[in-house]
Amino acid sequence: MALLAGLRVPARSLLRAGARLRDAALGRWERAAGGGGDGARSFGSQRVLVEPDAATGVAVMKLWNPPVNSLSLDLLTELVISLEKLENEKTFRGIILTSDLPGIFSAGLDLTEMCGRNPAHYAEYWKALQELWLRLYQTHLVVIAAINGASPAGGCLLALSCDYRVLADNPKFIIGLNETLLGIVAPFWFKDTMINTIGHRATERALQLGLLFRPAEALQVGVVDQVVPEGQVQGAALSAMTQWLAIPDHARQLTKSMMRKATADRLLTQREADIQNFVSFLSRDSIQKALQVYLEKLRQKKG
Ligand SMILES: CC/C=C\C/C=C/C(=O)SCCNC(=O)CCNC(=O)[C@H](O)C(C)(C)COP(=O)(O)OP(=O)(O)OC[C@H]1O[C@@H](n2cnc3c(N)ncnc32)[C@H](O)[C@@H]1OP(=O)(O)O
Repeated sequence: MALLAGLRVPARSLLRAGARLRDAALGRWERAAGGGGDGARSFGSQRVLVEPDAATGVAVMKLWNPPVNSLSLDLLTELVISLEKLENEKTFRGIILTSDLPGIFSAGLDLTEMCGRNPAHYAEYWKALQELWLRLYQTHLVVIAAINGASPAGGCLLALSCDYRVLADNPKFIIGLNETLLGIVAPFWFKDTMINTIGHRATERALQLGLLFRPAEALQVGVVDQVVPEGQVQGAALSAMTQWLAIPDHARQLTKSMMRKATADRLLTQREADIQNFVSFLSRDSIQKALQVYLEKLRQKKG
């Protein structure tokens, strides 16, 4: 609870009120006189703010979907659109992906999109997630994750899909694919993305146990490439970007494609079957029950 003008107001209500205020101010993103150092203007959507710097060719992309940047259908769609827009601008060579919410990078898939909905909704949701992953994983741009908060499950997938990861050093900023803890199974392309980052054995252990790593462990296992003090994460990501952008684009891009194509193709060749799997898995009573219990636990955490 927070005290506001003598009234006891749940902190969450304040956050939501803040969210509404910010929604109302959205036009400012379009109008802003440029996060861009070279006259480039900030742009974005309701949940994704893009601050492009035409001088460096780097855009900072910030997630803003309160309270926890869960990957709702809307956020997934807006991310794909923002990414596509930057890919189509010849000026841009790199993206720093980060969060505009304190303490949270992304809470992963939005559990409310996966509970108590109909099969058509599950299919639409899963297709949107596939779309985002395929685009992010294969983009010709350099993408560096500046992970400034907790990053479980789908949040970890987002980070793993980038080219380089910098994590802020705070024991609350856990990262990992914890699906088994929810009684669900990380899809094969989540698993493949992690294997490509930390190897088979470390992934098997992390996935079976649903491990959520604290910064030092995440660095040790290779889930992230760098851990820096809080407050330095974006600067460190920009420094790393300089190194990545020093490489000739064509050589780096072809190498990225060579390294990632087989993994992406594996999903591309069975996209529809993967959607059907997800829908039938999620439609099971036992899975719905497990997710509802988990969501309820999250909601009661503060109570
Ligand atoms: C078939 C297989 C398919 C897919 C694979 C699945 C992948 C996934 O990504 S599943 C989602 C997994 N995510 C998690 O397990 C994270 C759950 N959340 C948390 O652990 C914490 O919320 C946090 C560490 C991310 C943040 O903690 P904190 O700051 O203390 O916030 P709260 O826990 O109090 O949460 C605030 C508010 O947000 C709701 N919420 C949290 N996570 C989600 C989510 N993933 N989807 C939807 N909603 C979420 C939480 O219930 C609270 O809601 P209320 O304000 O209504 O109480």
